[in-house]
Amino acid sequence: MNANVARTALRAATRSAPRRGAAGAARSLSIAATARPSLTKMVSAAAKPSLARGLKTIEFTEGIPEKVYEREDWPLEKLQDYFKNETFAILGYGSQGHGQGLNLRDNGMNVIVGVRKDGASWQEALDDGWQPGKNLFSIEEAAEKATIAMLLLSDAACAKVYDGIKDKMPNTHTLYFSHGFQITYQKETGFQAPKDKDIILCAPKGSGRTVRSLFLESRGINGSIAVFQDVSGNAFEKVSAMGVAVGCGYLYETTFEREVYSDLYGERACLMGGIQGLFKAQYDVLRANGHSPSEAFNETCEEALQSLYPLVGANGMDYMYKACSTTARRGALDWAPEFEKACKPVLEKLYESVRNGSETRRALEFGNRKTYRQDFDKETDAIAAQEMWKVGHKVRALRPENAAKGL
Ligand SMILES: NC(=O)C1=CN([C@@H]2O[C@H](COP(=O)(O)OP(=O)(O)OC[C@H]3O[C@@H](n4cnc5c(N)ncnc54)[C@H](OP(=O)(O)O)[C@@H]3O)[C@@H](O)[C@H]2O)C=CC1
Ligand SMILES: CC[C@](O)(C(C)=O)C(=O)O
Ligand SMILES: [Mg+2]
Ligand SMILES: [Mg+2]
Repeated sequence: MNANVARTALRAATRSAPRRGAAGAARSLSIAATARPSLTKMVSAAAKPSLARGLKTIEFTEGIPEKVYEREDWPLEKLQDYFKNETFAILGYGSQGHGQGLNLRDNGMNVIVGVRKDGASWQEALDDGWQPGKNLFSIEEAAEKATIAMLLLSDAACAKVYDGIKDKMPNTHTLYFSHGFQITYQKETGFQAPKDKDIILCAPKGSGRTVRSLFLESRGINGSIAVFQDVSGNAFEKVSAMGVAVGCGYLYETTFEREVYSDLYGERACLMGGIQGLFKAQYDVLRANGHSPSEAFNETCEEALQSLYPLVGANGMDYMYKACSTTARRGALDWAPEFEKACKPVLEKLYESVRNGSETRRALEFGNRKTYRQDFDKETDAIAAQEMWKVGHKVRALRPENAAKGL
């Protein structure tokens, strides 16, 4: 391919990327399968007849088969029929309660919300249109009505709250989680798993806000699904249907343990903790070497988030590299292994801290403080008060689309 053809192809791919929804994602899966057979070789389809179209075993890396479920297997009518006798009770209305609850409601499911009446979430549920006495209740009242109880409380509060309601759930046949936390770390959380219910997990791989926004764009977030206890014999079918009902596009099979280990690890590293640490270190070195605040911010955060990372998201790291200059590519290729070497020991230490329960004990200790919300606010306010993010606030306001709105 000559350089002009490559550039045209690159531009066409960039233009089409934002329009990809679930159907687009499905297309790209099959395109990838055609182009790179060794990466996404389909080795078999379908264990259960009812999931024959939906379940795929895919080798994302040759020799390691993984199970993936597709939204296409659960068209809305089928989903509504499958769950017609169920009452989904969302217990806790944080980011996930909001995203999953509203998506279930818009998908025509019989869904109610249970939150404590004196808490912040009650008001948020009211703001989202849940109506007291109709589909908004106290946690105890909602639990009593639930056939499928969705434990979307904070991980720190969940075991204690469940302990208080577990004997008053006459209709509940299924406990649903969005995290493997309670079950995997039962010793630390004290969660008492009932023996008579299906225990399933669907963990959207992203913020509840995105669970909602992608659903509204007719797209779908990736979700991890797992079954810890299958009393009914239908737990896998049920959790794959639920994953679709709450707004996921593709569902990747895992276990409770693998979900929680990878989740706690990822959010502390590349997803949240790691980027704040790397951005701040880079910004501070630029400032210490005499660069202006706006230059340091533009070169660290704004360019990453507005220009380069979206290219990685759309088409991969190699694509982003190819979209940058020869000079940038040379340096990035040379320095990437240095960063890998420097970060790896920190990441190994972090994984061990997740595996041995230290991160869990820390989350429980902190999350159970009466003042956890105010304490969090103090720390996140301190990040907002860092020079880098104060500068960011002003730089963002100057983005043409914001400046025009007077933000
Ligand atoms: N945030 C996310 O996007 C993701 C979260 N998850 C998982 O989903 C689950 C829910 O997380 P998330 O939506 O973030 O919610 P949060 O962790 O922010 O928890 C908030 C909810 O817990 C309630 N709560 C806290 N303490 C108590 C208590 N003592 N008694 C009663 N209710 C209490 C709050 O009610 P109140 O307002 O009354 O205090 C609020 O409704 C977790 O397992 C999490 O790990 C999974 C994927 C992504
Ligand atoms: C990355 C953080 C997360 O795991 C998530 C949004 O997926 C969470 O716990 O909020
Ligand atoms: Mg998490
Ligand atoms: Mg997560």
